[in-house]
Amino acid sequence: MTTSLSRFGQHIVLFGCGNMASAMLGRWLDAGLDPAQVTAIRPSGKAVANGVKVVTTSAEAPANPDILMIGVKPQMLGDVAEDIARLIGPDTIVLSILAGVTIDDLRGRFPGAAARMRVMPNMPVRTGKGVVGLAGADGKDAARKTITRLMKPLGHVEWIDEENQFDALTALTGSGPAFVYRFVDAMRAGGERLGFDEPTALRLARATLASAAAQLEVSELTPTELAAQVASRGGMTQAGLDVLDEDARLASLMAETLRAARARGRELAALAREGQD
Ligand SMILES: NC(=O)C1=CN([C@@H]2O[C@H](COP(=O)(O)OP(=O)(O)OC[C@H]3O[C@@H](n4cnc5c(N)ncnc54)[C@H](O)[C@@H]3O)[C@@H](O)[C@H]2O)C=CC1
Ligand SMILES: O=C(O)[C@@H]1CCC=N1
Repeated sequence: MTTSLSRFGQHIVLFGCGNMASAMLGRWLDAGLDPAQVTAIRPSGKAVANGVKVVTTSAEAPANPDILMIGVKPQMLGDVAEDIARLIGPDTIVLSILAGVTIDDLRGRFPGAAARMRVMPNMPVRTGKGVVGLAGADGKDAARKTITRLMKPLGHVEWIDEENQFDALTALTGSGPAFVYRFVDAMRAGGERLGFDEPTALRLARATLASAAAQLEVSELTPTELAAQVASRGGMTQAGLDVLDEDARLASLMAETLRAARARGRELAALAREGQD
């Protein structure tokens, strides 16, 4: 499948265009999407990208767009759902990037749409090397194909058949970059304790993450196997791994971290529903 969007030919309305939606838009435009095909609804009225029309209210946005992507906070959905519903027509595919919010909820609010899907991008999509989880499509192959094509330039795309795994995917891939950044920060702090000044420790920790990520991307080995290659028998790495692995503490910490993030997804879904009559 091509990753160029120069002939995408679908009109997209972005209902809410904050950090996440504008990262997606930035990458779509880099991939050739015609900015004239996009309208962003932003209460601030601030420009988002050259050639992209920005309006401050939904009343100024074109009705019945091919695609309408909701990019507000889950807690806001109840406040904006009626405005969104007014814009939707029978040809509109509704995409929700809202953490937690279920397809059932979307179906209840937007029954008139052609299809409804959950989309879970992560911030690195801006580079074209992000991760995008998808669920839904209401059984419509054409809609599934169109949205897969739109998401491809963002990075790794994965359809999740069981929607009940979507909050788990969100914890792993949507929130995941933040957990990795914390790990790099911890490496930076550890480096400082070993005597490096802060900028040097940060520079080395960042470069190490980037080098490991580059190898993970191309290698067929598992992370366990890659770690074993680094750890020379009886060497320095093994001494460090022994600390991380003791009582599986890193693994337990990560499992707890992901569980907490996933649990918040259910709470967000409930908060989003509360706004509904
Ligand atoms: N930040 C991330 O890494 C990810 C965020 N998400 C989801 O993306 C959504 C947005 O998150 P962020 O971009 O991080 O937050 P954000 O706060 O940057 O974006 C929310 C946007 O909604 C806009 N908004 C509020 N009321 C509005 C209205 N009445 N009409 C139109 N726009 C309105 C705000 O002005 C703001 O630009 C959330 O639902 C979140 O779950 C999903 C994946 C990753
Ligand atoms: O923190 C959040 O709720 C969103 C979902 C994944 C990343 N950011």
